Amino acid sequence: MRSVVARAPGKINVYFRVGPPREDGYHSVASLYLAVSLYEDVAASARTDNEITVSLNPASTSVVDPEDFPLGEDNLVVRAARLLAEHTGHVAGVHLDITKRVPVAGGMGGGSADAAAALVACNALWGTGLTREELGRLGARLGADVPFALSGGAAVGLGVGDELFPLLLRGRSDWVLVPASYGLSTPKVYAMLDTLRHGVDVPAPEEVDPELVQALVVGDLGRVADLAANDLTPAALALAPELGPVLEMGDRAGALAELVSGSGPTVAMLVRDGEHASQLATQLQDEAGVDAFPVHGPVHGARIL
Ligand SMILES: C[C@@](CO)(OP(=O)(O)O)[C@H](O)COP(=O)(O)OP(=O)(O)OC[C@H]1O[C@@H](n2ccc(N)nc2=O)[C@H](O)[C@@H]1O
Ligand SMILES: Nc1ncnc2c1ncn2[C@@H]1O[C@H](COP(=O)(O)OP(=O)(O)O)[C@@H](O)[C@H]1O
Repeated sequence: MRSVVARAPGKINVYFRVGPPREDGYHSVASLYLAVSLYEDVAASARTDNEITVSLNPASTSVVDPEDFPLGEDNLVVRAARLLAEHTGHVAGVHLDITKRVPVAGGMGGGSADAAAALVACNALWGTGLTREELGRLGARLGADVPFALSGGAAVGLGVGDELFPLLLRGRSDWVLVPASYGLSTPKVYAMLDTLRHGVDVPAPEEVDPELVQALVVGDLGRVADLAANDLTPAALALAPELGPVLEMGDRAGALAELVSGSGPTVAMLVRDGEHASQLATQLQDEAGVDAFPVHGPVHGARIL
């Protein structure tokens, strides 16, 4: 096999509770992840030398400024390929070409999706034969959200978000995404949350609200809208106050709920169905002049195309 393409989804956090900082700098979380229909593709091609190289496909320019995108050793796809090679003892090079659609530093786990796609693509290209579970354990060493980008679907995430409990949903939910023209750094948003909470005792979260889990499983969108929550919202708003009007815009335009996705700044608006999603996205574009587009979830995790 000379070349293979893997695809992995972005995510939104329908619910996200954050505990106090731990000694390793991470926070314990309780996350309700939903993989949505916005995908990253990673094409892996065999190299005859032992180099691991990366490029950004020109089709990505609508979501990423090539000048701002790291194309060296710190790119998550390079780190993923190197980790797989080291773990398996495989000796061979690979070129990885990324087609990005998920906003960079947008709170939608685009980098994690790239890492997950790179693990799946290299595992197939090199014939290293790791199971999904083994890839998940390796992925957790690259980032807290990488195991979920591998599994996809919907899941409760505990620990730092990497201990997954998959959920089988009976139907899909539809969302309108409003991406921002700027990014927010995940560590800075967590640090801002700690600052805002200074002097306040916060327990480590132990579960996702079971009523919300049940509502999402059966597709009770009204209850999902009532119970959806994200502890990182005040921190994202403190760093990017312009998010406030975007959230209000969704409310005024009739979304069922508006959420900052993860650490932001992408806003996810829950809607009734696919038709409502198209209508709301058009309305936000026409009346407010913002970029807005429909997605739905759950969708599959990282897989070969
Ligand atoms: C906030 C969330 C919600 O799903 O997603 P994004 O908004 O980034 O997409 C995640 O917790 C982000 O996960 P991910 O982006 O994989 O984080 P990592 O690369 O592992 O960590 C980046 C940094 O975020 C902070 N971090 C991350 C996860 C966590 N449970 N506690 C943390 O404090 C740490 O400062 C860490 O150094
Ligand atoms: N393949 C990659 N795709 C996206 N970001 C990457 C990648 N490799 C490294 N990064 C770095 O990770 C940072 C955050 O990544 P991203 O996953 O897009 O955001 P978020 O954590 O908000 O979901 C970016 O600012 C970028 O510098």
